[in-house]
Amino acid sequence: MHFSKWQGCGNDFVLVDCFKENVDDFAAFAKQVCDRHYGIGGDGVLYVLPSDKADFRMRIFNTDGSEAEMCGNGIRCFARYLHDFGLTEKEAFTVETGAGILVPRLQLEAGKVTGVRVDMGEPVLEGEKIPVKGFGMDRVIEEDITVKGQDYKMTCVSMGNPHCVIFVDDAEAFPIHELGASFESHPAFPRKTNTEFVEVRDRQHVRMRVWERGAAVTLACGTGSCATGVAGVLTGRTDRKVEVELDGGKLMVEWDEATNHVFMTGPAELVFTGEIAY
Ligand SMILES: N[C@@H](CCC[C@H](N)C(=O)O)C(=O)O
Repeated sequence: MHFSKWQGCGNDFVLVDCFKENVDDFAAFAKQVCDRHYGIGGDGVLYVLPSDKADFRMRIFNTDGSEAEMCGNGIRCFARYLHDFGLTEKEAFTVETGAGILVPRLQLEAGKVTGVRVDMGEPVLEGEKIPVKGFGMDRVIEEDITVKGQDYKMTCVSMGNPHCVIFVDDAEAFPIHELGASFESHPAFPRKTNTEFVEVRDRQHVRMRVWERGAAVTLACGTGSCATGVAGVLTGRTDRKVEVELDGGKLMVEWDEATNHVFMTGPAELVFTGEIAY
């Protein structure tokens, strides 16, 4: 089987083009190939699929084999794959995802992709829809959560997938490896959660580290950066346009007041192509 390996801010993915390749079990394949010792290595697998609603369909599976509704760094890599490997000549196209139909736009210089800006749609803020238990259709802004005996204030946002944003004084020092899994599987989150630990540097800059549902600590999370941008506005900490500094790079996030849509801009790079026995 032919595959390509991509990264966006160090969040890395194996991409399989299902127009050309056949995978029997998407979940089992993701678990197998994401393994960094026995597989190709990656934070997830992106499957390129046909769609009857949009130009293409993207499905994303985490390293543990769970399927996520959406992946922000993944959709930029997906978009660049479509362009670089000749599946589309369009600069902007529609992609069906578990978070609805989203629109990536390639940033081109002399025919080469320098970045991708994605219309990530509207954030979902109603507790029941994120989902977070106990808030009905109310927003979950600076609400209490206790994890391993310690109290935190959480702000929850869905970008199609669930996010819990915790503002901290020092993101570098936060014990993410010790506590991340306890946030992920906290009973407040019926579908588990991604958790972002965010230090506000100023109104236009934040430092974010992430524990991802189904993948543990990763170097970056695109949907998590968008959720952070929204949480920054909801809590009055940041402006609507913010640079998010991640372990693996930087993303620009803008929550547009007129449309209520979130826009994310950042890199997408091919790491290598290869073949695997399957
Ligand atoms: N890294 C991604 C998010 C991938 C899915 C996530 N782990 C989940 O289960 O929701 C991103 O860049 O958004």
